[in-house]
Amino acid sequence: MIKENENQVLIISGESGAGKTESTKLVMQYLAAVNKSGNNLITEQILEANPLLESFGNAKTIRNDNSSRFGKYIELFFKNGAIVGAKTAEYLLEKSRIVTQAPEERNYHVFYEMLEELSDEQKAKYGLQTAPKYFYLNQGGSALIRGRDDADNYRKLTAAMDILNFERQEQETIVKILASVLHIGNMYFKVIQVRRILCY
Ligand SMILES: Nc1ncnc2c1ncn2[C@@H]1O[C@H](COP(=O)(O)OP(=O)(O)OP(=O)(O)O)[C@@H](O)[C@H]1O
Repeated sequence: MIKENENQVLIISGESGAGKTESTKLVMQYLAAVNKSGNNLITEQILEANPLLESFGNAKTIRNDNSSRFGKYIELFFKNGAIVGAKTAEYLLEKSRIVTQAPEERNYHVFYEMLEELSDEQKAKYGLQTAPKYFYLNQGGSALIRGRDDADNYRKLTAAMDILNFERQEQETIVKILASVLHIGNMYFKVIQVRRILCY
């Protein structure tokens, strides 16, 4: 890129579980590591976008415990060979997973991570319970993933949000929205018959 002064593109493709997500992380880590002359905060922010995207866009499937349920197009911008910024576009997020999951699969990681890490006090504030209590989280019958620490990943998510300059209030709003989704999933509607008697 520096020698030819031309843009370059890397296409990482393969079936689910092939290693695209892990390879992308390695490529990004490599580019950040060799970017000695660049701005450290920018490279840190670029790397920290990853835990954020994974919590909200990855889930356990029968093929991959950390399957990306969306496509990513990442642009890295260089000036004189140093990274000066990045832009990530996501597309085709599997939205149906929010309301339904196949056996042995999970909803997006963020819900389980939040319920594992929030204090009892915070959970009480939003009326939250444990993952198996929620219809949107218990359909797959697989709330825990062996070898995956949901609580620790929630701490990494909030650390990433801090580095990416999410205000405390914005983070709180995100928790409220996630809690609302879980509560909506536990609402049941009953069909009742009403006989109307009209009196004239
Ligand atoms: N370079 C690697 N080193 C070690 N383990 C790896 C590597 N690449 C992949 N794996 C293992 O394979 C699993 C699946 O990899 P990954 O999540 O990157 O697949 P993917 O192609 O992105 O799948 P999906 O399309 O479902 O998102 C990882 O969780 C990890 O266990």
